This record gives sequence, structure tokens and C-alpha cells, in this order.
Amino acid sequence: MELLNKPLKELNRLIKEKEVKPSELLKELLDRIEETEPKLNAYITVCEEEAVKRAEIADRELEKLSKDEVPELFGIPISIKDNINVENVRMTCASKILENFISPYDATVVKKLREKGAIFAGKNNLDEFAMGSSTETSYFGPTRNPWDLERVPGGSSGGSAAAVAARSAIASLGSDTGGSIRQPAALCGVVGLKPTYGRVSRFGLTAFASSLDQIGPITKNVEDAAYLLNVISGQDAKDATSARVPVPDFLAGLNNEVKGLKAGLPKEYFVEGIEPEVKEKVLEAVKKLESLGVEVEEISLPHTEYAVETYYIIAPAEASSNLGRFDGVRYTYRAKDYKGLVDMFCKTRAEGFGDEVKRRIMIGTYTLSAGYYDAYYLKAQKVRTLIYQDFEKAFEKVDFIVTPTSPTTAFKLGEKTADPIKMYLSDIFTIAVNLAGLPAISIPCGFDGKGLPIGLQIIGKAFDEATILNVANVLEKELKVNNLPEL
Ligand SMILES: NC(=O)C[C@H](N)C(=O)O
Repeated sequence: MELLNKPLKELNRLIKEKEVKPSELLKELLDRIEETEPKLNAYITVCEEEAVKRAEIADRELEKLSKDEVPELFGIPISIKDNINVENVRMTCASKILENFISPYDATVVKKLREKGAIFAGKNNLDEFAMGSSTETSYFGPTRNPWDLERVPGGSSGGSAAAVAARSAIASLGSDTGGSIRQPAALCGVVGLKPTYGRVSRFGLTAFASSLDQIGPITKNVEDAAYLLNVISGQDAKDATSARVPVPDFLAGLNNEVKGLKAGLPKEYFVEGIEPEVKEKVLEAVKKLESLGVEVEEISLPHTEYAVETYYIIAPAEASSNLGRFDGVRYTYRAKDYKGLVDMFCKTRAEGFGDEVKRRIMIGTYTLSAGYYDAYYLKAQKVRTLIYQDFEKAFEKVDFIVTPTSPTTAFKLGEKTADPIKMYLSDIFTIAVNLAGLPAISIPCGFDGKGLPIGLQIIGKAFDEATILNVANVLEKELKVNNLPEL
């Protein structure tokens, strides 16, 4: 496991210096996956054969390359959440309806990683179509938290976060619609970055809520997140929502001094309902920032209390439309017995989707229907603007905002499945960021009394990932949190 614990930059150096062969690194990873999967279930598909073939090719290519010619991710396996397309590999979205779907093309992020030499060893488990906060809605069974196997890893990118924590993935890409990168990162003690809406192309990500979805890295440390963000960022002709903005070198500013920067602590994020130990550890980390010369002030984001409700109108509305394409005609699963076309559509969807997906489709269809559109959907869009304006105002005064990532540490399997509202509330601190399209990162900041990791969230201005990565990196070095679970 020694290699698997190393940062990406160091792995790249070892491969460049020809001290490690891609096939050796892959072997170590496949062994670790074999060892941990019976406990974790963090993967839906392990593409062993293909990865071994690619690593052997990389071994031979490496012989011919000079040190400077070896690209950043040459021979390094990256795992991918199973709602992102990797050519010729099964992509299920953790749903029965896509159980046997083979991706016909690479998502843009995958293509970009491949161009830098990355290898793809597996697809990580998730909540069905990324709808959930615990990875329990997966058709392929839940993923378990490597810090406590009786607990959830968070979600929806729970497979990615659990695998990175357990070192059964070197790094992973997840997707975040309402917290799906940051909340599992927090619950598993790893780093999760949701970039600004438009920073990274979503071409090839299975759409859930198109005005909110964003792809981002889940990694062992902040530097790895910056390393991957450098590779996956940038405008893409295949995604009209990707932004034509310059991409800085995110590694360059990681160790800049944070002295003189201004941090905002939103009073609405430190209220009752949050576990005392979570609050305590986050505030302790804020004290560290202060000792490094950061000026901290209390701010207010007054519309925070409406964020969850707003999200659970907008996201299901978009989902009900996006998931219309799974009809038994265009994608793999089709019901066996039916009478006519409409009956085939209905039965396929009734049999192919799980309960949470159906719940969202029904909510979305309801809020978009003629009689309720103005009362729900239109109103939610207006509140979304107010939430955005809260952040705009706050960022006139501060450079970044610090909050807990999740109100609690990892909860027990089954604890919240019977009550969807309880489950929805576990994203209470992450959702507003998606509604406002902003970048945010979660880093581990300590443990609760049960030894479970606590996550701290840093929210930045639009397209200012550089600042939050810088602050996160400096804080990570200061806090020195052990993020390797015993497993
Ligand atoms: N997809 C996400 O970002 C997570 C959120 N809990 C949801 O279920 O919608």
C-alpha cells in the first residue's frame, strides 16, 4: 500500500525517474481493491483486464520517453464515479435501468485525463443517479465507511470518497449537484472540491440537474485536487455551459501566504442542530487561520434557511426532465411483458428505477405542472437569485467563507433511509453553493469522540478556486489530520 498513499506529484516523479513502473503501481492498486472490496463495496465495476493491458503498454512506452516527456498522469490509475462515461466500460449510474449499458464514448474529463496518460481501473459506487446522501440508494448495494463499517460514507459520491480514504483508489472524480462531492469527502476524511459551475465540462456526465451538476476531484490531499483540477478544467465546445475563462495553474499558488486575507463565518451555519463536536473542530481550525494572519469576521447569508427547499424543487424538476430519456427504447433495460408502447414505457420505468429516483421524478413533474409551476418552480428560481445575491454581498467584504461541510459526522446505515427529509437535511451546508454556482472545497479538520472524521468547507468567489485551494492547503499543513483509516 506504500505507493497508494503517495501524492500524485510524487507518483509522477517516481514514474518519470523510472523507479516505479505503471504495471507495478496498478498491481498494488488491484491488490488493495481485492483486499478492501468485500468490506467496502466502493466499486461497481473494476476494469482489471483493460487496465492491465494499458499499464503494460505504458511500461513499454516509458522505456522510450525521456524524463521531460512523461506527462502528469502517465501510468497513474484514476477511478471514476459511475455516472461519468469511460469508453467501452459499463456505466450504470447505480441503477437497474442502466445495468448493462456500455459507454460509447469518453466524457471530456476522462478524455483529458487520458491525454495526460491516466489509466482507468474502475467505476465507483454512488446513490442511484446521484440522488442521495449516503450511497444507500445504489442498486448495487451500499458502500460502507472505512472509518466504521457500520456507517455510511455519505453520498452521492460515496464510493469515490470511501475508496480514496481506504487507498483503494489513488484519486477519483465525482459529481456534485447539492453536495455530492463535499459531503462524502467530509464523512470519509478526504478532500473534495466542487469547482465553479462552468469551470469543468460536464459532457459525458449523466445529467441529473443540469443547472447544478459539476464534476470535481476527490483526493487524499489538497495538492492532488489542484493537480487534477489543472487537467480537467477548461471550456469545451461539447458543453455549452462550460465557461470561456482563463484557467490558472492551480498548483502555483498553493503555498502563498494567507496573511491579510479576509474570511467570513456565516452565522446561519453555526446554529442549533449541528453536532457540538463538529462546530468545535471547525472553530478551532478557524482559530488556526487567525493565528496565520487571516482576518475573520461574522457575516450573514440571510436566505440560507430556504436553500434546501429551493434545491428540492429545482433539482427534481430538472431531474424529471433529464430522466425522461430512460424509456426502454434508447437505453438497455426494457420490461419483459407489456401491451403496447405506453405500457412498455411505464413498466420499464416502474421496474428500472428505485424509490428515491421515482420520488424525485414525481416531485419534479408536480412542481412543473401547469397549475403549480408559478407557485413552486418559478418561486424557487426567484429564491435562488436571492441566495446568489447573499453570497455576492458577502464577497464584497470577504475573500472566502468557512463553514462546516456537514452538520453531523457519518451516520449509521439505515438511520435515515425511512425519512427522506432527514436525509435531505444532511446537505444543508452544501446546497446553497450549488444554487449560487460557486466553488467550494471540503477538507478534514479533526475527529469526533467516536473517531469519525469532521469536514470543513471553504467557499470561494466564482472562478476563484485558486484562493480556496491556497487556504485549504495551508490549513491542511497546519492541522496535520491523519486521514488514513485502519482497515
Ligand atoms: N446529488 C447531490 O449532490 C446530493 C444530494 N444529496 C441529492 O440527493 O440531490
